[in-house]
Amino acid sequence: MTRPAIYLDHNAASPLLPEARDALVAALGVIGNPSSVHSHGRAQREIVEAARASVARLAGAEPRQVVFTGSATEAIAQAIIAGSRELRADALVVSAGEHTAALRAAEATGLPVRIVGLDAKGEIDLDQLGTELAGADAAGETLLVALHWVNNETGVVQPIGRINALVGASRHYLFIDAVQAFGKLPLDFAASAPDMMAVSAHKIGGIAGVGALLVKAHADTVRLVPGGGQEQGRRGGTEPVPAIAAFGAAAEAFGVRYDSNAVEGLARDLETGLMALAPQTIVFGNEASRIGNTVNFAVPHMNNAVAMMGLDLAGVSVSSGSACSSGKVGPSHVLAAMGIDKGLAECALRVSLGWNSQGSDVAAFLAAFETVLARHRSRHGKAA
Ligand SMILES: Cc1ncc(COP(=O)(O)O)c(C=O)c1O
Repeated sequence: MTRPAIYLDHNAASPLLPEARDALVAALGVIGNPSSVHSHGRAQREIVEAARASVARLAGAEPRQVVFTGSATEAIAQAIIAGSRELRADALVVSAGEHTAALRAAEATGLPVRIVGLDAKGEIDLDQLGTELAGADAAGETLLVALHWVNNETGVVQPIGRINALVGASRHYLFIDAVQAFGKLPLDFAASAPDMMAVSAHKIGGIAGVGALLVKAHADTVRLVPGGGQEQGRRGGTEPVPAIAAFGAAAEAFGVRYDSNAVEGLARDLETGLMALAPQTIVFGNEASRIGNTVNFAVPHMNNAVAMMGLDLAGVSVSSGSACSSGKVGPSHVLAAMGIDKGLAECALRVSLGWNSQGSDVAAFLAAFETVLARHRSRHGKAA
């Protein structure tokens, strides 16, 4: 199989950073188990703790607040399933725009799940959140509020300052899915309101199979995987040292490699090019504050599965909806929550750029898209 020439799906997985690859390969040569007290074990432990310090630095956390997990999905499940149990939550509040990792975890708690909507811009409805908090206060209930910082589909940056102020000032608990914000926006876990936060390695140039839950001391009992006392008893299972080493190296290097102004410039060029090719293109979330790397758009009447196939044939990899739902091509729950009609949502394509994206990638995407568009116009005769 030939490798795709143009990769524009960084929100699904970022290409491995060279620094992370080097750290991975070096750690593969170190034998032992980090729990062992002998010198081999200690060498492994040193790698894990150095990586923990690096991840903590990028997250604005203290190293002891970082618990390595098998993925962000697992970290989210730990925060929501174990968190609601250990923190004695009576109900959960999630937004309609959460990643399925959070939505499914919330359902799995068996507790009442209250869903706060998104507005047409893609922002979480904070009035509704305020109403939920006030209602819980009146009923004497404790809530676990689980919200995301940056939406993986639209790139909308949620009003995190206001969320932190609102929930932080209450007696309820706050979990933030910071997977798409990590490395791209300044995180200050230790000094901000969230009780727990989830981040992932493979969105910042590490490898899939490792994530982290950031936890404050009062939530230290939040445990999902019991076992041999690893991660200070907060997550059982021998640590995947090479993957963690790569995570640490990526956390150190991502900020240097990822030039947010340059990436944003490329994304704006891409939007300008799209508008020139198809002036009726709709860019979702563009009235809200957006992370610079994500363009989620639709050309009305041009089905995304067909468009993606055309792009794929040209060697250009983009995503429709959420690529995390393993190959699923279907209407997005995020766009539905924004009130986008199903027909238009089925035309949505997500382009996400990253640390190694270049102007030539944008040009190649636009050239391939022009071909896809021409085929669509010749078949349907729609003024697409
Ligand atoms: C916002 C968000 N949360 C959670 C996840 C899940 O991360 P992981 O693949 O590490 O389980 C993703 C993956 O795309 C994501 O974008």
